[in-house]
Amino acid sequence: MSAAPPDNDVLWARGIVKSHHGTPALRGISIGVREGEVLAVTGPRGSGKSTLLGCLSALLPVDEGEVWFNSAPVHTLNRTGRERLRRDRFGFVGSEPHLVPELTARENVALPLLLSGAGHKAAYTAAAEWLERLDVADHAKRRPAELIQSQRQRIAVARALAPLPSVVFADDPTAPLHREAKDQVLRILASAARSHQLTLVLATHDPELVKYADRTVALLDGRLTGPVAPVPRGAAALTAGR
Ligand SMILES: Nc1ncnc2c1ncn2[C@@H]1O[C@H](COP(=O)(O)OP(=O)(O)OP(=O)(O)O)[C@@H](O)[C@H]1O
Repeated sequence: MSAAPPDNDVLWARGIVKSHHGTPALRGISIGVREGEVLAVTGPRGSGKSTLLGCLSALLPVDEGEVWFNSAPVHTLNRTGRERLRRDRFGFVGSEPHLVPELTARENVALPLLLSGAGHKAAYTAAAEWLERLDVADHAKRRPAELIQSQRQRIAVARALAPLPSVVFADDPTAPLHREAKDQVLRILASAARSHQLTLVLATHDPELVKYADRTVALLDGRLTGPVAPVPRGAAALTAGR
């Protein structure tokens, strides 16, 4: 019989173990993510960051251990339950934008809002506002093929944030961006999360980007290298919206 997760943890995992086709990726991870925080998961390539985000976000079922979201078990959900949770409560940004090629930028951002039942006008108004925040409003009527990679990634960030999910999972979201755009996109992600009380779980192997987080945790070979640590205040204060 397991203990209940703490009330102020929006996500809580205990003893999670996960292998990919027999290759161990997580070897017993226990972690809590607090409501409204920006948590950075760091570690070298292959250390298990993507797998951890996959398990926390209900994309991957765990082999062992428990995952809880808002005090409800995720590890016992079937595939349909996990898909519903992901659709209704989580947002995702990966290292590749994966936009719908036939749709314009604005239509791509409006799409998840329309799918979740928003009216046409409200969805398109929100999409336009998020494109503006991400500095790509001028490209609202363009299709992905007409845009460069960094513009597509900004649109993908707008699409993830527009439905105001409880938790945004960002797995190496700045990989396609150059330094200046990296900083801008992460600043927007972190400040949007804070101003809308969204929780952001950010995987990165770039130590420079940890300054946008409230706390950080490091992985090595599928294990945590230490407890979750607060990011020094001076660094966190660099981010907008605090
Ligand atoms: N689909 C898969 N099939 C087989 N092995 C996998 C798969 N996905 C991940 N792995 C292995 O699991 C381990 C953890 O990988 P994971 O992608 O979670 O690490 P990561 O820290 O996110 O790496 P990166 O920074 O390169 O994205 C690695 O050994 C990797 O090779």
